[in-house]
Amino acid sequence: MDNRLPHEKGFHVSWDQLHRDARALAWRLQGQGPDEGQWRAVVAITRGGMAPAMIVARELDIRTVDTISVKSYNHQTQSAPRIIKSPDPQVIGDGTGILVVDDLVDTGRTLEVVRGHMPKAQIATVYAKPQGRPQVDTFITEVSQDTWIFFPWDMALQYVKPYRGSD
Ligand SMILES: O=P(O)(O)OC[C@H]1O[C@H](OP(=O)(O)OP(=O)(O)O)[C@H](O)[C@@H]1O
Ligand SMILES: Nc1nc2[nH]cnc2c(=O)[nH]1
Ligand SMILES: [Mg+2]
Repeated sequence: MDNRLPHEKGFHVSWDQLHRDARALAWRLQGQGPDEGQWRAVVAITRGGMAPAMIVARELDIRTVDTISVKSYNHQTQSAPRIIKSPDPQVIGDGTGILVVDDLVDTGRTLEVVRGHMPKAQIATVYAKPQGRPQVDTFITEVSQDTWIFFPWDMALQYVKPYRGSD
């Protein structure tokens, strides 16, 4: 399966904005864990989930952080997702007490695979699109389905021509 997704709009996220939004996610998640409000571990979905997972783990004082790697996109082209690296099964079990963090949910296919792997985990993303919302338990900001989110690690500062030029 290979399909190119139609994206009319761009939503450009700076490091500062990502930091604020990931902190807001941590704030919302505070006290929601099963064991006296605390999770046993954070699992970041690589690669995009790593920066938000670090910020959430820092804010919620969770020291055990593992990763799951699900590959499905090559730039904006999506194919069937597959797990290419699993977290330590002794840490995650069936997902009870585990907080999974990703940068965004779009179609929800990545999270579907992750849920299959740890059905009892709580799943949180910073950003969400409508199609993927049913797959995520907690998120901060929703953008429309036809928006492509650009993260700071995919961008660079560059010169922009003024609206009114002298040439
Ligand atoms: O809801 P979905 O349609 O499955 O898409 C969401 C996933 O797509 C992006 O990851 P990507 O596969 O591009 O890998 P990356 O995190 O390594 O950039 C994003 O970071 C999510 O993990
Ligand atoms: N960077 C980025 N990756 C994605 N993967 C699926 N949707 C998106 C998106 O909107 N932005
Ligand atoms: Mg990702």
